Amino acid sequence: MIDIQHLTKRFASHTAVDDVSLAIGQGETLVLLGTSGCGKTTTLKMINRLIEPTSGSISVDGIDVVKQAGPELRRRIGYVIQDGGLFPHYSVAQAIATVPKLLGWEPAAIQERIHELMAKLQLPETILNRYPAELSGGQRQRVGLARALAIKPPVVLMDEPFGALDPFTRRHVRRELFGLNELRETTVVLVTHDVSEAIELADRIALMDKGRIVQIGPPDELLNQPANDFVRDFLDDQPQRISR
Ligand SMILES: Nc1ncnc2c1ncn2[C@@H]1O[C@H](COP(=O)(O)OP(=O)(O)OP(=O)(O)O)[C@@H](O)[C@H]1O
Repeated sequence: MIDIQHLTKRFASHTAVDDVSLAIGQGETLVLLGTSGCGKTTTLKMINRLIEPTSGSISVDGIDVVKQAGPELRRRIGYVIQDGGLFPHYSVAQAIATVPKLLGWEPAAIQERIHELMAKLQLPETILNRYPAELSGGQRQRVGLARALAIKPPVVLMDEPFGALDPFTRRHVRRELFGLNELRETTVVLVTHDVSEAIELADRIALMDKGRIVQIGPPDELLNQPANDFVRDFLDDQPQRISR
């Protein structure tokens, strides 16, 4: 579904993404995991052309992304960021309707899809006319996802989608969302630095360090057969008391 070949991004003399190659299958959830600054977000943003690569290639569904206009590509690829990424002056209903409207859907079809998504994401219809500032963090997150899923895109990119939530709400919202049939059929690339989130959600984890993929595989493989000490230490995030 997504094929990344020798992808490199340099910002001046700094190499943020360094010769990354990976293939992501249809319906797969691939988690890009790693410390702050290791190049996860830069990799993600090159898939929907918010950032242009220095070299290398990315194809989505067999088509090179550089052969597609950025705005058109971004309409077809869902994108969810921390705290939902909602426009403050768009109501919930307007936010979810944005891309279907751009694609010329009939108003009745848009309304039907809005109601369907509200039900699926367990959002009360009473918030349809509210603005993001009038929602809870968990609701904003779900509305952000509803907006990203509105046209049933084959691919959804998520950048720390639960990062703004407290640990309890975070677990709850992510279990709810990833339990949706709709998301199961979608190819998801998710960026996080949260090890338990990666283990819980990923079909495969790509653990990154300094712009490179250190190990890629199913969570069990990284846990049981870490390629090196970095992988072992990174995944060993059990809380430990500091002795004094
Ligand atoms: N526009 C930019 N100009 C210069 N350097 C940049 C730019 N964007 C990112 N970088 C640098 O590239 C590196 C990778 O950044 P990136 O945002 O991809 O990391 P990340 O793994 O997503 O980190 P985080 O989890 O903190 O978001 C960092 O060192 C960052 O400072």
